Amino acid sequence: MAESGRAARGGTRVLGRALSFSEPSPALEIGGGGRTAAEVRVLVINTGGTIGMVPRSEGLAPEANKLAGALAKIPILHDATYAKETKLYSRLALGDDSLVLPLSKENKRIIYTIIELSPLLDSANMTPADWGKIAKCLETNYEKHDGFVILHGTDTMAYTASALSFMCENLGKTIILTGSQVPIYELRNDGRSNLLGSLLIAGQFVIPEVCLYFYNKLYRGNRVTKVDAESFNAFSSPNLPPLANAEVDITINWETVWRSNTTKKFEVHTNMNCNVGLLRIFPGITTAAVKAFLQSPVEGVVLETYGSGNAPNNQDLLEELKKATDRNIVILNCTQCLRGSVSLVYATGKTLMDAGVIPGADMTPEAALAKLAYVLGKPQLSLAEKRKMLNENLRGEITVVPIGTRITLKDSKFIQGISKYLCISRKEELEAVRDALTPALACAAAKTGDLDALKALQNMGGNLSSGDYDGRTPLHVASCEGNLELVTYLLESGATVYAKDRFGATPLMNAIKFRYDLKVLFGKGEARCEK
Ligand SMILES: NC(=O)C[C@H](N)C(=O)O
Repeated sequence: MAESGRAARGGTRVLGRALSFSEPSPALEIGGGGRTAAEVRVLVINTGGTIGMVPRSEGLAPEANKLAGALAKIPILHDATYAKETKLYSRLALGDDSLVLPLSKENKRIIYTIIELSPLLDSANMTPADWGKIAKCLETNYEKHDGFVILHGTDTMAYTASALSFMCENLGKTIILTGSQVPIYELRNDGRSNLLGSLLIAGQFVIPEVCLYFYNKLYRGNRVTKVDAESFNAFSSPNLPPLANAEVDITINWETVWRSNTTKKFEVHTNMNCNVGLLRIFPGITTAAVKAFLQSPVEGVVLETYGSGNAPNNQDLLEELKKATDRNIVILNCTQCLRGSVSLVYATGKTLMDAGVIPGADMTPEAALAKLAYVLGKPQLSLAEKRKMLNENLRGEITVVPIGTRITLKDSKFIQGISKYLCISRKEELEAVRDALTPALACAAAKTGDLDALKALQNMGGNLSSGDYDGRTPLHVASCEGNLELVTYLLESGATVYAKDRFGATPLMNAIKFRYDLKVLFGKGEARCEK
């Protein structure tokens, strides 16, 4: 490493003032097009998995304290010259576990710090207690970083991603799980590109979800399942298209990104109920086997049924399920099919509902199990409240068909007028016009306090979190204006308080600059206002 982190610790002054982790780093260099490049901070939590494994006599196993040193020697993953020339280590009081990427196409410098959990695990050995460790690590480091990457084995990555999606409550930053099929230390491997893609997305885009990045695609974490043990293309998200594609450019599918409508502070819920399980129906399954499975201490079961949620119309078996739900055991119905949803088209599915089984829509079994563990781990809730929560879409884990209130692009008089003038009619072109105009129109509406205009733009599918040419979002503008009604509406619509404009300023910093009372303006999420 060009400038030793250890040697440089302690000297944290730059431009005549001390830097704290929560302040934006100063713009330090001239990037492409003469613009200044901003530094962002990403935390990498290494939990183990093939990505950091080495061959041992008993087979591949994780090796502790090796990753950061190895990555420091890979130029696409560490720019030693930049670190030296900008005195990165002394300036930010970094240790040898921190590295910096070369300048990104988007003109950002992503500085990442690797924390290793101990012991590093093959993900086959992961338990809910390990999910809790990861969640706590995220909570402790939340305010100090712009985004998070979790290195994890692929075998149970879909389970951990699902679990973390529920455990992370009121999430406002990007969390990405990734790993590889071949160790990053091998000549030909998928670890480098998976890590690089994850860092670039976590550092540059606010996608407030627990995601999974693999083989050039970013998925919603609770929608994926591992489908291939040998291909680099190991994951599939059968019921939801990717959130982003990293091709020549990184394209974010903003319409698919989940936005929670809460202004509460980020926190993690680590009390997962472990008395849950997966029971896969198969031809000839005996009532005795089902009865044995449903005995104490089991409190929740994901029943993996056929097709659109069907189980045999075996009266004894249905009776056992009914007896279990009468004993307050919660049973969630998911399909064994890779794609599609549980529905009530067949009598064989309807009888399960009559036995008190909850339809799990198009949830993956991994997501359903994690959701059960999460909901049943909330002792303050009544059984009715838990059942209600299981039916709800908590983190985008199920597909909810919108009930016809949305104005389509073609219904909008404004877009109609423009498209007529420009002679366009294709959906993609209309969307491109909408996406190009939304930031400017929404910022103008935020300036003038026009809530109806903001609502209309949102109804057309416009992304109210998108920034204008300076990266300024409607929330930046409404914060500058101190407009409580608009700020509340935007936050409840999922606008992020962490969006940074070209100058590195967030809406919170704008509100502080204009001396507004943050607790009044940003509601209950006081800790989110600390920045
Ligand atoms: N590719 C992998 O990471 C598989 C490994 N067994 C794990 O899940 O930790």
